[in-house]
Amino acid sequence: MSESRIAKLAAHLTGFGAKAGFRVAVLGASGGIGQPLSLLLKKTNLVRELHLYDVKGTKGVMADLSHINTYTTVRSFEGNAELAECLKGCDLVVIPAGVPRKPGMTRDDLFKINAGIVASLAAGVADSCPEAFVAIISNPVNSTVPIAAEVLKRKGCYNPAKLFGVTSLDVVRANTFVAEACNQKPEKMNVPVIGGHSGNTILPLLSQTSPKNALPMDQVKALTNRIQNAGTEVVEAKAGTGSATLSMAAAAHRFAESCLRALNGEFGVVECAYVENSEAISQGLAFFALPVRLNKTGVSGFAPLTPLSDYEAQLFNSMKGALAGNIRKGQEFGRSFTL
Ligand SMILES: NC(=O)C1=CN([C@@H]2O[C@H](COP(=O)(O)OP(=O)(O)OC[C@H]3O[C@@H](n4cnc5c(N)ncnc54)[C@H](O)[C@@H]3O)[C@@H](O)[C@H]2O)C=CC1
Ligand SMILES: O=C([O-])CC(=O)C(=O)O
Repeated sequence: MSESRIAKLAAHLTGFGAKAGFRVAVLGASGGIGQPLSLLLKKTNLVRELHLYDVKGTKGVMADLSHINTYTTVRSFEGNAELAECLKGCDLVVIPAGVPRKPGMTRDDLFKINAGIVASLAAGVADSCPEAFVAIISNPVNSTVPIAAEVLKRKGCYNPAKLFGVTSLDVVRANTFVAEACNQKPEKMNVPVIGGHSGNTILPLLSQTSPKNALPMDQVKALTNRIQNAGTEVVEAKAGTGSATLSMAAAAHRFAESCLRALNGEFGVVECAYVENSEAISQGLAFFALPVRLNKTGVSGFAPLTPLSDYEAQLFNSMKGALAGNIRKGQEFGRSFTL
């Protein structure tokens, strides 16, 4: 039995605390997010094998990372011909492949290019590691996740419990901004962020922070607006050279590590993520971000939320049409994409 199989068996038998080693692939590993995310994964105990895939540039990233003295081994893969080998046996696939925004663009403007990229990578996942957890960073997340779902369905291996849109950056930002406003420690703050990942579809629940806050309504509104537009804040500050990369890498690393901790048998892992779920379907939305409980099989349930405040309910009602449209657009593309 291989070393990683033995470690996984140990985790299965002992539950929390067992240290397994997993195989993780980053697709888009040479990019602005891909490189720092790969660095963080190289320094993560639960990652035994790190596979770097991109259309170009992963040999250099691999050579560089492989000199870091950690237990994680790194391999590089370039171009479609090497995708299957990269994905074989992966437990977790993280996808930051695709183009980022420039000032003046919306995330939806990226659909034209990124939809096809995500669809073809999802097809690769279906062919080579259909059981893997798949975490999609590529924008527009509101549509790229439904695209991947449709492709996986057509390939006969869609498991809604294992497909995630990564919305952790919204939580990371909300934690930072709210902690600053409340004079609390940012590492201790937890703000659930639900909905989608663009503009007003991002719905931070400032009425449900932990620790609780006593922010006045005008500050709640200002913070909500800042969280919803924080991506644009970075796009404008970077002035045409891209969007958030370093904070995104940190947020994606947090999400990836939570997935691996869950896969390793740890109990009580909860992260906000954009997933398919029946609660959202009852609201006319097939996909929705909310706090999900993770275990070895993926999403095992949803962490309870208290009812929304009047302000949050009003924001929810005003964005659900736009989110539903983003979802439909992704589903239609995924259904008609040439596999
Ligand atoms: N979910 C979120 O919260 C966030 C999402 N993003 C999104 O992440 C994506 C990537 O952003 P950056 O890393 O800044 O862009 P980047 O342009 O620096 O890197 C993207 C990488 O993807 C690669 N790529 C393109 N087509 C590919 C394919 N078919 N297969 C594999 N790799 C491919 C490129 O060669 C490049 O190395 C963008 O769509 C961006 O909007 C960015 C920040 C936050
Ligand atoms: O704003 C963008 O284009 C990138 C992104 O999704 C974010 O930073 O939240």
